[in-house]
Amino acid sequence: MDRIKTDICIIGGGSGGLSLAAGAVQMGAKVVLVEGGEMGGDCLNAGCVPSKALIAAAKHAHAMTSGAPFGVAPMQPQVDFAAVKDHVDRVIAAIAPLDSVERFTGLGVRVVQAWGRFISPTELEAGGHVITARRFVIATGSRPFVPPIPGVEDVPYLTNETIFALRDKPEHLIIIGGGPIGMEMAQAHHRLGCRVTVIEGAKALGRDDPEMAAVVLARLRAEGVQIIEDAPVSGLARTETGVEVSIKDGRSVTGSHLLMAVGRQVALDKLNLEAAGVAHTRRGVTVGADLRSSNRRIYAVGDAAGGLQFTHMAGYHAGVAIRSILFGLQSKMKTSHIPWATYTDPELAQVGMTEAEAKKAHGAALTVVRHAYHHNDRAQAEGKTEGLIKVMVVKGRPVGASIAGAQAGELIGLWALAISAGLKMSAVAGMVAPYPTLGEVSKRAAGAYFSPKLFDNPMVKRVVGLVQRYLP
Ligand SMILES: Cc1cc2nc3c(=O)[nH]c(=O)nc-3n(C[C@H](O)[C@H](O)[C@H](O)COP(=O)(O)OP(=O)(O)OC[C@H]3O[C@@H](n4cnc5c(N)ncnc54)[C@H](O)[C@@H]3O)c2cc1C
Ligand SMILES: NC(=O)c1ccc[n+]([C@@H]2O[C@H](COP(=O)([O-])OP(=O)(O)OC[C@H]3O[C@@H](n4cnc5c(N)ncnc54)[C@H](O)[C@@H]3O)[C@@H](O)[C@H]2O)c1
Repeated sequence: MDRIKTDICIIGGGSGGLSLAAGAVQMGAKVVLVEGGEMGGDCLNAGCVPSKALIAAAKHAHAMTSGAPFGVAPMQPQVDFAAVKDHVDRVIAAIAPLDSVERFTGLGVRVVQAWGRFISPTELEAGGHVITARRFVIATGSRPFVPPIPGVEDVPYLTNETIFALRDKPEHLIIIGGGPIGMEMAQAHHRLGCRVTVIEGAKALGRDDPEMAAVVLARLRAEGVQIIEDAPVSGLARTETGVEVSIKDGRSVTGSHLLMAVGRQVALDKLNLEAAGVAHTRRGVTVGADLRSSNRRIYAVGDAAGGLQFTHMAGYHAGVAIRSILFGLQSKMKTSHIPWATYTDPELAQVGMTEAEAKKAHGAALTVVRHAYHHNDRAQAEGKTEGLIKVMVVKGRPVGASIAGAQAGELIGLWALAISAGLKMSAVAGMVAPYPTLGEVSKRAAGAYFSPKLFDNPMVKRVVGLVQRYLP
């Protein structure tokens, strides 16, 4: 076994590991990156990228059936499911060079293509090398969680790791789990011509504000996706044509294909963390706000760190860890300004506190302002009038924003900035937004915070009256 000595050894070449590797090597550190699977990790190969590519294809199909209100005769789209998958593969292939071994080697990173395993608190074994590093970073991500439902070992099922490779259109796709994976996949597959049933143990899109989630669920149901809530799955059985899913209350659903979308399991099993003295739980490596583990030389970022599981969170973690690893600076992460979006149509987006969280934290000091999409001229022109924005305000500053509606994932960025920069509502109200854009909903929501103070205020009316009397 040869020995490699380096400044930083990163285990996992997904969103978190690659951001860290690229940043650290370009700032002068010696970096070894250990990746046992595919460069780019989940996001590129089995997550964000293929799912958004599939959603894009589904939007094209949907557009062909929904033009009637615009005077465009609807027609049944002819979906070539295998060609849709070619599109998904092309999108992955277009992005893959950015995450490739060649690119990272070119940047100066030594890439070891093997699974890494700690053999001591300061050494990692990978592909016949023993790597010693001043700092290690665990960026091993997560895998689909498959719950031990009775019968699971006897039925064929798909996960996010296999569904994008499916080239024959499922006749009836049953999805267990109504989280973001479940709902994005449900709408996309339905629009591409599959019958879809979602079986959710609690409430679909249950991590989001229920009022906002309801906007999305109503649309999915109207399009024809069957969503069964409060329905924990109690058993699975193989049938002649597919699978039967039993629900605790005695109901059952039969379909041709089954997708498991019931959450994630962190990928720590190959790492032999005990040898490194790294404490961990089922949720991930135990880290502080500085992302350091119980072994102070070992950090964890991204899904492996056990918090919010998003690509942009992994990238943010990478930045926090780099400040500490490269410059020895105190560096802490927070989550209050991290947005997320679910890319259904309409989209669902959140940053900071939901209304319920803000009420609990701030009580009577909280003001909630709202603006409905149907008051927005662009939304009217586009026929995208479903939805609303809600902003939670304390002492003139936003502490949370929720958006359900067209482009919610794009619109939430403004509120992520406002919260992270500590901007006041007056900054957003004073912004001039181009007309007519959906972005005006943000300005209007901010305006709604001030309108009672301005328009329903007798003092303001008295002052205006007085000034008008004396102005020449
Ligand atoms: C279907 C789906 C859709 C998603 N959509 C979005 C979205 O739209 N937006 C968003 O922000 N997030 C989305 N996510 C979440 C996002 O993909 C993850 O949060 C993100 O990929 C986490 O990045 P990471 O670097 O922590 O881990 P990963 O990207 O999972 O990378 C970890 C890497 O580590 C490697 N590895 C594991 N163990 C070892 C070992 N012992 N040795 C060497 N290598 C190892 C793995 O092979 C993998 O390549 C989605 C996820 C799924 C499943
Ligand atoms: N747009 C995005 O950013 C995006 C998209 C997809 C995934 N992701 C990330 O991936 C993570 C995982 O997504 P997910 O949707 O798999 O997980 P999730 O944990 O968000 O949702 C899983 C759902 O499955 C339900 N469930 C669990 N066991 C069940 C059972 N036995 N029967 C019926 N229902 C059951 C849960 O109640 C829950 O609602 C997300 O939390 C998110 O961080 C992000």
